[in-house]
Amino acid sequence: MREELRQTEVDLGGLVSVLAAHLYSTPMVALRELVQNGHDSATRRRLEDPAAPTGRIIVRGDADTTKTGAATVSVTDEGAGLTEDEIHSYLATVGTGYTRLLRDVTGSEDLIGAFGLGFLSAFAVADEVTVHTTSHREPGRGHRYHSVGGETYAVTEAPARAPGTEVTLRLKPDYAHLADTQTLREVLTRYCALLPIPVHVEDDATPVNDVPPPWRDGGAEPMVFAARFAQRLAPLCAIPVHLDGDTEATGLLWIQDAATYGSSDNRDLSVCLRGMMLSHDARDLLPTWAGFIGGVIESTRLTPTASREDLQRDDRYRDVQKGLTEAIVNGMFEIARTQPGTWQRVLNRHGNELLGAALADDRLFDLLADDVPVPTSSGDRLTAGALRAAGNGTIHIATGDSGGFTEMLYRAMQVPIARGDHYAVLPFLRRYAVARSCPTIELGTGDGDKRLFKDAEPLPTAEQDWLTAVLTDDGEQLVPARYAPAALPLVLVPDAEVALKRRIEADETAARIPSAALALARDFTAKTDGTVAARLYLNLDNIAVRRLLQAHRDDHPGRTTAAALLRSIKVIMAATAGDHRGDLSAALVGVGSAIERLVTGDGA
Ligand SMILES: Nc1ncnc2c1ncn2[C@@H]1O[C@H](COP(=O)(O)OP(=O)(O)OP(=O)(O)O)[C@@H](O)[C@H]1O
Repeated sequence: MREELRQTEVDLGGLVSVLAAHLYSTPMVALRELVQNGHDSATRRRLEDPAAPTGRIIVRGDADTTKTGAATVSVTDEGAGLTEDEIHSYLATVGTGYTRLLRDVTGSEDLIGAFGLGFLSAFAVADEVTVHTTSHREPGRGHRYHSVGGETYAVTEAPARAPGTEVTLRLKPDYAHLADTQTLREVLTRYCALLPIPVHVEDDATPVNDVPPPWRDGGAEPMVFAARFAQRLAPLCAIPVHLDGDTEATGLLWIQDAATYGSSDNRDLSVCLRGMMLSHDARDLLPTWAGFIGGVIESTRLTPTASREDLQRDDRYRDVQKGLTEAIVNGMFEIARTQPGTWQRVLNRHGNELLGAALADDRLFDLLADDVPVPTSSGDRLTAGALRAAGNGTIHIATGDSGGFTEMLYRAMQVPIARGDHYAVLPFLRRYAVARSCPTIELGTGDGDKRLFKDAEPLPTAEQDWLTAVLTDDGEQLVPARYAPAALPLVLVPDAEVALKRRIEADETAARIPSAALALARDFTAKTDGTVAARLYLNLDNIAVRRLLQAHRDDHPGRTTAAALLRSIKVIMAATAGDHRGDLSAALVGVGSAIERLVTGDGA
């Protein structure tokens, strides 16, 4: 039986709503497509008539809805225009465009359009589209294309205009904001930054793209261009990109100046193709540690997705990824070498992220190890080397939330302590210690504590038991020790592993931990039985402690009062450090009653 061939029908209305709702991430894309068409048309005109002026593109917004009942945006170009036949064959035929034919014939790399689809995106934001056009081949004739919804259209004769085209969108109410002049300036400054043809908003004398990219002939200074392009976070210094090989990526990256806020991942990369913005959020092309990098690159080798807002994750994409990582690393070396003042600012601004960067890349570790500042109890400006010098050759690191006690100890010792609980600090310092063969003390781990609090000779059991009874609270283990400064009678150090175990258990109950992570976390904390939540290091070099012990040995009647006073001091110190295991009000009352007893003679 013969098959009956039938024409596949296209539900254009459906297609437009798919474009509007699903294909494009932002309605701004419609503007991009129209500006791109204006650019292509100007290129076409110059190909067909080399004597033609460069021309320009003007974008106007009219947010006043009282005149026509809707906000409007228009895009006007001085390009080749369209004859009536061309309107039917190219503008109104989905999937076909003159632009691609022209590129195939001329080989011109300046033409952007390829799919014959972009114009359709106008209907994603507008319910009505009107086009006035005069072809440079028929200067005396004008045509008006008009369509409501895009499914049907009409073409009529209209007064001739200067060669070129004006497309006017009657915006749907949801997209009326596109007509706002300031919005247009902001969006087009980014979208058109690399376009060679001047793009003006309204009657602005200066085009939005008056700062040409530095990598082109006659381009602007890199920092001038970066300052114009980086709208959110100002640039601090620039890194040029010229990737060799297959990727042919060129562009400019910059280190952002602003201290980071919110998330520290401020990677911000735009990718352009033949001058037109393809993706303004291509951050995945930058290494994850580069949260302080902004930039724009262009490459004819990256493949856009259908929406032309993103890139195919193909081999070229991965090559560009690798190339950009190299460019950033080399660029950072270059800045450190040639602009020491700027480099210092980079280190101060992005110290935290750079610690992570140093861990991710060996060369960056070498570059940064001695210069990057580490957050410490004495501020955020000390390098690992300075920490080491201040610690008499040892780097002291707080590993968890051991908090105020630790800090107090270090303040008393006048040793700055690195905040090992901050991003990347602990692994960075561990690695630094190995690379520079220097000892570290990680406070809050049994091992670290042992090195800090020198074991004292064990006390007789009776004394140990008595001190435990009068000084410790639940979960605390009394450890006789000797440490500087001698003026500090006791230090309570929570066990970092137990603290972690508690947090994990709390998170587990609250179902905040995925089960895979939980298994790992359990492995990690398995070695701790959780019975010793904190160690109370009693300083046998301290005069008050020595006298207390003596009082116990002598059966002095004031020993219990003295011990209670010391215990209250411990609880109060712990409470100021955020450790609320002891009973603070009881401790405060305890101080009062101890003094009461001492002065009335009851305690002695
Ligand atoms: N402003 C304009 N001036 C002259 N011709 C135009 C203009 N806008 C569109 N055209 C014609 O209509 C065709 C279709 O445009 P459309 O935007 O749909 O696709 P395209 O630009 O060819 O490709 P792409 O989908 O990749 O943008 C173009 O190829 C061009 O021939």
